[in-house]
Amino acid sequence: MSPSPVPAFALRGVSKRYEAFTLHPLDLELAEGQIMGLVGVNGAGKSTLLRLLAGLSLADGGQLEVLGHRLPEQQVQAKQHTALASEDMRMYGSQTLSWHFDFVRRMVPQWDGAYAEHLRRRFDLPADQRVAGFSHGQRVKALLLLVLARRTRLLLLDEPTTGLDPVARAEVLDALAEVLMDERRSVLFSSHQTGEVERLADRIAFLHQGRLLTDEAKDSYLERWRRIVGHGYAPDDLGDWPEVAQCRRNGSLVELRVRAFSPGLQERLQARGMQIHQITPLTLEDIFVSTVREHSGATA
Ligand SMILES: Nc1ncnc2c1ncn2[C@@H]1O[C@H](COP(=O)(O)OP(=O)(O)OP(=O)(O)O)[C@@H](O)[C@H]1O
Repeated sequence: MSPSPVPAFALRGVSKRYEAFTLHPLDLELAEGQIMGLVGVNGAGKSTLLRLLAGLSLADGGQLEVLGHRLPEQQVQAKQHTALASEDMRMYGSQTLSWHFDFVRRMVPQWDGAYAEHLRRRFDLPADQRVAGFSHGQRVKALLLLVLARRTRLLLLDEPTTGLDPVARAEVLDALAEVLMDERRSVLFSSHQTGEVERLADRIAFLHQGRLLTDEAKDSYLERWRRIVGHGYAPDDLGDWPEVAQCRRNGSLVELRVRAFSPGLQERLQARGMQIHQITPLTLEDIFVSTVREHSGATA
């Protein structure tokens, strides 16, 4: 029997408490080679989770393993194969990008200089200009480059395209898509760009107010959500049906957003007098907004 594969990371009951925020005990696992998109509104706890996985902060409870290494006990081994890119990271402003290449190369044995140079040209970054003079977008791309060229097995990316113009964003996403074709590379990335998550991720993790609401394969997650539009009589208790996330009525018109569509649900609605005109899929953006509204108690 072959040994069971080691997950990129595995969290069991991991929690973190700050003065005004709690990351509630959560279980989360990512198989090697998979890409997980982490979504949630501002302050949901995404960066907190990424920092725990990067070994930059300590969990208050639970067990955390990265590439089979327990944190914090085996963090040296875990950090060898893990890289975090986040806006908080700093470069040495008085030094150039070439200097940074050299600096990281001396510390990181698996640094891929040829790939770093390839990305530098692709991202159109100057090699010999002091990085203090970089624009925001140049800085974001440079930080990402310095992380990607380390060729680590686990990549943790905290909003990797924030503040980039559409052209720069496309370049970065193409570079990421290229990296992600490597089947042993695992990635957890947070983003407010739900379109990016929809395009790149294999799995979706949804954090809200420090709680994990969803951890599911992207395809099945998108598949089970639907918008149903119809008219006529619709049951008064629709809001209580577990499949229904949102229900809006406008005269005789009824619009539902359902989180667990099935032909059986359609039949039940029709049996209760609703004439259905349209059943369409929802984008991740639609699902995100519906879920946040539902959990924030909003009605619209
Ligand atoms: N070191 C810290 N000390 C105290 N509170 C903190 C610390 N780090 C994070 N927090 C709090 O934890 C909460 C979650 O922050 P976090 O940065 O994880 O959210 P996020 O989902 O990444 O948000 P955003 O999308 O805005 O980046 C916030 O209320 C933040 O103020």
